[in-house]
Amino acid sequence: MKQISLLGSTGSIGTQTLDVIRTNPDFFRLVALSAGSNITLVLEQIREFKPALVSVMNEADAEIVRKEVGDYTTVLFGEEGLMEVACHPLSDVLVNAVIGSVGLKPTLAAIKAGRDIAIANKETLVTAGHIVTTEANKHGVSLIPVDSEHSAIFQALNGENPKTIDRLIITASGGSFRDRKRENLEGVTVKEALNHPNWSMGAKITIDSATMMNKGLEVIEAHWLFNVPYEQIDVLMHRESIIHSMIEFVDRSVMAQLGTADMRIPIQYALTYPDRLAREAGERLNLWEMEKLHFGKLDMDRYRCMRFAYEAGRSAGTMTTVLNAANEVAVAAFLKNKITFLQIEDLIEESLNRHILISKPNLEEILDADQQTRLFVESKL
Ligand SMILES: NC(=O)C1=CN([C@@H]2O[C@H](COP(=O)(O)OP(=O)(O)OC[C@H]3O[C@@H](n4cnc5c(N)ncnc54)[C@H](OP(=O)(O)O)[C@@H]3O)[C@@H](O)[C@H]2O)C=CC1
Ligand SMILES: CC(=O)[C@@H](O)[C@H](O)COP(=O)(O)O
Ligand SMILES: [Mn+2]
Repeated sequence: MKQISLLGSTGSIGTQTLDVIRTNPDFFRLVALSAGSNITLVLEQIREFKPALVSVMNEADAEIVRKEVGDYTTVLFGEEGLMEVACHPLSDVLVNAVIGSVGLKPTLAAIKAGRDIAIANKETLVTAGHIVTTEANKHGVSLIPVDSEHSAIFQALNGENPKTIDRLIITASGGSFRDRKRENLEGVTVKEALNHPNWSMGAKITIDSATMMNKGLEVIEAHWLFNVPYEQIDVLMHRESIIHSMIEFVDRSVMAQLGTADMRIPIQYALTYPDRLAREAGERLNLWEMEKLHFGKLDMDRYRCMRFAYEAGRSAGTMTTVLNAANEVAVAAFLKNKITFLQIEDLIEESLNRHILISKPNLEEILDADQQTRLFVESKL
């Protein structure tokens, strides 16, 4: 029986993680969870899974939840609550499915407490990948990818010598505006941007897919998870999101992982690795139904966020912290109709251009770069 702590239980990955746990009660047990402000859903989750510890975003909501749940469940809130859930003494593994760099400190706390981490929260790796991976190595903790592309690479790497990787090939759907030219992106709406062609996901990552910042964040995520230089990480346009990613090895053999667009597959694999569990109810991938798979070359002028991400990744240090923080604030502003879709890119570019790089930042310097960038972007709204 694997005991699980879950950050972000009310989100897209969080609810699918609970589905995996629900479907396999003999293998998994939820011991702690955190949510943001969706109190109706978190109360349902507490009634169903009876976790020993719950955390919500603010104190008033914690009070509401406390009144509704039995003595068995302790209810905390805020940053302290996230840290306690991340390190719960009964848990074997943390599923980090929170959105944004708010996931960084709980991740580091879980690593220091010796918990393995199934990581969906890519912003944490983009914000401070060097600190997270160094700490994980130091404490002998595994970072197991949940993101579909990284799970694909992880699966393709199983049993291989990582030194024989020649190139990672990360696939990209192109997002909701992939069939529009740049000049036709002026005035696109939030509703249109949220219409991802293949995946049903949370709002922030769906906008990131539309700008292709998601792919940029994933290139940086892959760099840290697999220790591969940026020169050896390519992005391949692939409309159908059926091939989740590939590795080209030095002998020119290419290993790919395929599957339907169902995140419960990589979530479950992250929890069962190195074993696999049957998913009897899971939809099969019937390639004959697709007839064709499409592939294309990445155009960095069309998708400026891809260029920003590669450049920030190569600059390293605090530059990727700034990339992520600027993107988080700009996307939140777009979702609230405060800026246009194309202004997301402009705000990120401006933030990167004005930033004075710290090459080997400590945690304090990372948190400061993150905060200063947020303040700067907010001042431009
Ligand atoms: N969705 C997907 O298919 C995929 C997602 N990912 C990555 O997984 C992560 C989660 O994405 P996704 O599930 O789509 O996101 P969602 O927006 O659907 O869910 C985010 C979760 O985090 C909680 N949350 C938000 N802000 C805070 C905060 N400040 N403090 C505490 N909790 C907070 C939300 O709570 P509440 O809703 O209660 O307010 C919710 O539980 C992201 O890093 C994303 O890039 C990676 C691959 C695929
Ligand atoms: C499901 C998942 O992992 C997402 O990150 C997804 O890959 C988004 O797809 P695109 O960014 O390729 O549109
Ligand atoms: Mn992905």
